[in-house]
Amino acid sequence: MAPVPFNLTQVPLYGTVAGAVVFVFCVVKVTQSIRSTKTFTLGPTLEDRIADTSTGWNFARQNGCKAPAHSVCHGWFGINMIMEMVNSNREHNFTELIRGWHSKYGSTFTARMATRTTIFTAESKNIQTMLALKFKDFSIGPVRQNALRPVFGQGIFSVDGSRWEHSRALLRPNFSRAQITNTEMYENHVTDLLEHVPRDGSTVELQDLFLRQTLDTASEFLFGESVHSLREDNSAEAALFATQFTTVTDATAIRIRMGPLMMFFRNKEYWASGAGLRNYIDKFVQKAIDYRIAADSGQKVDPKIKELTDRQYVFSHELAKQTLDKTEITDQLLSILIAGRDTTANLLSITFFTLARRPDIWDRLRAEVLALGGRKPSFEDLKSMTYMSWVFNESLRLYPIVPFNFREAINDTVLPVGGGPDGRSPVFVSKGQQVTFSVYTMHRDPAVYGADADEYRPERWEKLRPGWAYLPFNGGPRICIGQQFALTEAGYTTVRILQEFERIESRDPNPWVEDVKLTLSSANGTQVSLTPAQK
Ligand code: HEM
Repeated sequence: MAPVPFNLTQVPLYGTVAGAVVFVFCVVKVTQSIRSTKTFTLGPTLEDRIADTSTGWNFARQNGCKAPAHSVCHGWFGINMIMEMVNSNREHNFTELIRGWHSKYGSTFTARMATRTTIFTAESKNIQTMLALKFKDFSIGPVRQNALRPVFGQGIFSVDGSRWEHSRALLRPNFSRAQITNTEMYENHVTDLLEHVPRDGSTVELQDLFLRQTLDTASEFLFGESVHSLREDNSAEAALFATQFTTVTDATAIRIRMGPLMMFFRNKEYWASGAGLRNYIDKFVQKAIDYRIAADSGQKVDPKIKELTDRQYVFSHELAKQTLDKTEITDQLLSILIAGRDTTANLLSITFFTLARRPDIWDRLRAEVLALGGRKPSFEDLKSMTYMSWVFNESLRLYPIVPFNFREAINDTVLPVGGGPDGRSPVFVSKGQQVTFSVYTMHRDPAVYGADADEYRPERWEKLRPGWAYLPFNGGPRICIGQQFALTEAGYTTVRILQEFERIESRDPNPWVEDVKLTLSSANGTQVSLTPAQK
């Protein structure tokens, strides 16, 4: 078995024992706190505590902090609020539930969530403060770290502080323009995708095809060998990798949602799939390390690998130039895969979901594509396609792939707005407090996007410059490292499909139904029919 951060097979046993201990602890604590708050109030309000000179809240006072206008608690200890979230996820209206809370309680409010009081915000100034201006005051928090760590180890997506700085410095150069703008990298996999699209007008589900395509492209970029999940003749091992990847992604989303109750997570398939993924990657990582050791010491190198790495950029081999730590390379490769695979596929499926219902947008986009005269697009071609960039902007605005996110305060700190009855005063965030931010709500704010904020209208991007009120890729030091990669792959795929097909029709009578796991996607996929272009 590949080396993993710790022995996965032992985790259920430790988990059970630890779970039992924590369960008993929780029952005692909850019982105590229910007894101590017989009337089920929230205790002293933030205003009371700020005004109370004996509590040492000088910091909040000095910064002019005021409590948000609404501090809410649905049911005992906010249990109802947690249940509303769980149910809305099942009922496919999670994004609108949170948006509804914001329209009822304001852009910033606090909410009791079991043992904690969480700040909810959809204010661009607060989000900018957390992600950039006071970056060092916030971490991704233990929930995300613990949810990811068993499979993704110390990869960039699950670490904070100096470990994150190290990961970012290691990975950043690999996403430079030269590495990801070679559009040939995308062509083989788009060709495989096109083979699956029927030419007789029958229905095709594009979302699944996009997921397979982005896995195939990413695996080739990362390991030097594609999983080829779009090909019938792919190896059983590679097919298993694709299935295991989906199992781990979905289970990781559940683990994040369980938060402090994560230790009760029981899913044998998750642990087995996590070990399987690392095992699969192991051979590529070992090859890269062996090759690097041989090359650096002037020994004979594997000619096939030499030919491959001379011809194309292979991430695992580039990482091996910087570290020979097998666990670290595996952690980073898997982390990039989880960050980059579903995200790009979902952008494509959401865009085609919309195009199938909006012939006006399809026609304008296709006119831009046809101006290429049928040639396969270069990176420069893609960059020059203004209307396509507006279409992607609009897809990512209305359906941000990461609709919510959260950070945890490392120190006592302050967010600039959201406090007081008018919401203009700063808000105090205590050390350890979680701040949840809704990019989805912010992206639909009529104050920024106008009265038609809910409408899909690419043309709005002709003049719109929303700054921090538009954050599909996050901002600040942890901004998405793969943004250019994603937009190049999505653009290339879109152009090639529009070159091959002249018309698209929706074959799904339902309106948009969301599915929020780690990312936002369409619950019913993207069912369409495509009419081949006359050549
Ligand atoms: C439409 C496609 C994509 C969207 C919307 C997207 C969005 C995001 C967002 C919102 C974050 C910040 C997460 C956080 O800090 O909490 C992020 C981080 C990240 N993304 Fe993307 N992403 C996309 C595609 C990709 C691709 C294709 C790759 C790689 C091939 C990638 C690699 C990463 C990595 C490594 C991080 C972590 C950066 C760090 O923590 O420093 N992403 N992405």
